[in-house]
Amino acid sequence: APADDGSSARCTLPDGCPPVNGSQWVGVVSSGSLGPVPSLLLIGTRKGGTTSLSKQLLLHPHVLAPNCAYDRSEWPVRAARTTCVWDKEVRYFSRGVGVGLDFCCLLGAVRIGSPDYLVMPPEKIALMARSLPAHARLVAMLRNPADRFYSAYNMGMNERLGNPSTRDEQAAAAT
Ligand SMILES: Nc1ncnc2c1ncn2[C@@H]1O[C@H](COP(=O)(O)OS(=O)(=O)O)[C@@H](OP(=O)(O)O)[C@H]1O
Repeated sequence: APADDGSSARCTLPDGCPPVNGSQWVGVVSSGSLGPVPSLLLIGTRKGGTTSLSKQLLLHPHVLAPNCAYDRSEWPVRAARTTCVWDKEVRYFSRGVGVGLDFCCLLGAVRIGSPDYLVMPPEKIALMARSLPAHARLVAMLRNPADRFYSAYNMGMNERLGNPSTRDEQAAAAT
């Protein structure tokens, strides 16, 4: 977990973490003395279109996805189910601190997409502020509230009924 003094922004990648090419992406990717740090965070909103934005950002060769290939057998059940479940939603600051998710490994990513960062309590926001470099950029994808709510309602109902909830899942189920 990142130290409270913010020095975590200077940690180096441990073995097994994805390499960082050291390139600049719109001036927000740091390399060199600070070490690679997550500098582009997709923070929201849920059902706001973050998946499509994330996919489009990842088409850029200098944007890397987080590495979520962790052995989580020792993690608390809730954290294992909800933290870094796929490479868009890491949720490190909202749910992953202290569970064994290696912040330094995530530094291999320049992007952490986690819609629930938009609604975190103040202490978690403070931890994120201390841990990230000053040049980090937070991207909040907003959407017409009624459309967003209806989309979230549909997802919730589909989950409750055991139906595929995303268009990707629906397409996979239809094949
Ligand atoms: N550019 C743009 N503008 C507005 N809305 C968009 C956009 N791209 C995707 N979408 C719609 O966003 C819904 C999925 O949002 P998310 O990917 O954020 O969902 S999730 O929170 O990660 O589950 C999903 O909404 P619904 O289809 O209504 O469920 C997508 O169709």
